[in-house]
Amino acid sequence: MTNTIVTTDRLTKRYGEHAAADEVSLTVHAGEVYGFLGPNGAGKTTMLRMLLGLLRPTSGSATILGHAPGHPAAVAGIGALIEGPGFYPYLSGRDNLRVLTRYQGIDDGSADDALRRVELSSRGGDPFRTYSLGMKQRLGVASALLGDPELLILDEPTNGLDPAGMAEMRRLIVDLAEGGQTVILSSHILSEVQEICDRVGVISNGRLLAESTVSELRGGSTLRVRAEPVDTALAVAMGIAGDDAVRVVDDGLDIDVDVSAAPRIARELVEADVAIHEIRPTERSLEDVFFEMTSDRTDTEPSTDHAEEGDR
Ligand SMILES: Nc1ncnc2c1ncn2[C@@H]1O[C@H](COP(=O)(O)OP(=O)(O)OP(=O)(O)O)[C@@H](O)[C@H]1O
Repeated sequence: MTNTIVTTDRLTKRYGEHAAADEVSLTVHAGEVYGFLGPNGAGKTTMLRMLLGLLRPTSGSATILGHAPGHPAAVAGIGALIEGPGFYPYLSGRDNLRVLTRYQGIDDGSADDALRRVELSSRGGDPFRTYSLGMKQRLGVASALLGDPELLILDEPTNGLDPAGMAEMRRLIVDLAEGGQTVILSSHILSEVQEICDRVGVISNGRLLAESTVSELRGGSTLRVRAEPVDTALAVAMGIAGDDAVRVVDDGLDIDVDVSAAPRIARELVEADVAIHEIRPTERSLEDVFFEMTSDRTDTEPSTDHAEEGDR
């Protein structure tokens, strides 16, 4: 089996002048949880729909499970939860899944397997309408798991869930990934992506701003130094780490160096007669990184809702 599950090459979708996806080139590897991270309207759903073959790109190309999007062999290998799944309210969760297995021509038994994997077996016989939102969403994931697809595509799987439901869904996704499933999910929640994804593609205004592991994205480590006099400390720090690696912050200096440089910095500060109050490593959150990346794009409003238009 190839190690690359999805690649896109300058995949673009335009609506008139507006590019919902703008020359996006990304790669998803087998066995990883890949997070598509971006604010509402960034183009996440558009990208996922193109990967599924539900939306025709304006330009660019994609390969998914070795085929073009929409190719029957690709479709057979993907389970997707991309819009609120349409289930019959009066049918049980199990029977709803059986409707789908028959429609897809797969073994009825996979309905029970899928229920078990999302931990809904004990409520599988209850009508769908009696399910909590979290259970409904889990049944949606179960529907995507039917036939044990190689790749799961989940569009905002925790959207609308309460904190407990969100935590359950995240745990489920991590469990699925540990079981060997490749997962692509979209999210506008940074902490969620940080918690469950191996790699992340940051998308804003249709453009892929970065693609890397969460830790690469957060960058190397930074040392926070509180010392006096600040001027002398600054000169010492710049001498060690370079001018660009040192920033004056509210309560001291931030130095972009490996944590292992701390003893040397401490020694040289003391030799320069600087009084050290504190030296500690700090970590940038994904949130800091994200806002740094998008802050120079004035038309990006993380909380802005976009119109629900057209063929969604
Ligand atoms: N059919 C359409 N016609 C016109 N514009 C569209 C259409 N579908 C999406 N768009 C626009 O493309 C942009 C990207 O939308 P998309 O739904 O992919 O974003 P998203 O990141 O999934 O956001 P959300 O999480 O809010 O769904 C938005 O500006 C949206 O308004």
